[in-house]
Amino acid sequence: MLKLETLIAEQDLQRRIEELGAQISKDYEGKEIIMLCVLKGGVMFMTDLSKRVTVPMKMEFMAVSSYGDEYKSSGIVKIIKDLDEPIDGKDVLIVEDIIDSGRTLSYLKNILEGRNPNSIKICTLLDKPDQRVVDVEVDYVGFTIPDSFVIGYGLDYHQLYRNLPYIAVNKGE
Ligand SMILES: O=P(O)(O)OC[C@H]1O[C@H](OP(=O)(O)OP(=O)(O)O)[C@H](O)[C@@H]1O
Ligand code: HPA
Ligand SMILES: [Mg+2]
Repeated sequence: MLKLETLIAEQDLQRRIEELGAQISKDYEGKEIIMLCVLKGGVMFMTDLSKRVTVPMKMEFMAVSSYGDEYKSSGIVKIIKDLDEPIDGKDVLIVEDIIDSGRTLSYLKNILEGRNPNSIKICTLLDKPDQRVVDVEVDYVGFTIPDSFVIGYGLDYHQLYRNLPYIAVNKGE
């Protein structure tokens, strides 16, 4: 059984997302962005963040999975759904819920770089640096968190809890 404790409250999440949206809008002034949501975990963050971005933006979705239903990354990243359109010459902002080992994003960024975009940046809501196995350069971070398994706001445990409006940490077994 999971015993949940709030790590980041809904209000704090929303306040930080507003700040990130403002920063992104400033940094991309005069440009059009492709906001690329990494499914499924990135979905809540993508929807809230995109509402705070004021430059023209398109939404794209990719599904990659490395965790399955487990606590630990398998180390094997699979593309389950690819982009609908080419990204050559485009400014791509990858939107993720969490960087943990770094495997998912390093794999994804490598693949996308090969498709000749004008730029690729990464925006992650959560960064858990203690678990990093592969180095990834991250451009925007919502919160740096300690090394515990977190759920909510897109993040799951056995596919459950993604709908929590806050980030919780498991204090149970
Ligand atoms: O830095 P890493 O160790 O690679 O971990 C981070 C990734 O793992 C989770 O996705 P998961 O593969 O569990 O799929 P999901 O988004 O569908 O939950 C999370 O949403 C990130 O995409
Ligand atoms: N929680 C849920 N999913 C995850 C995590 C986590 O802490 N790290 C990577 N995927
Ligand atoms: Mg994910």
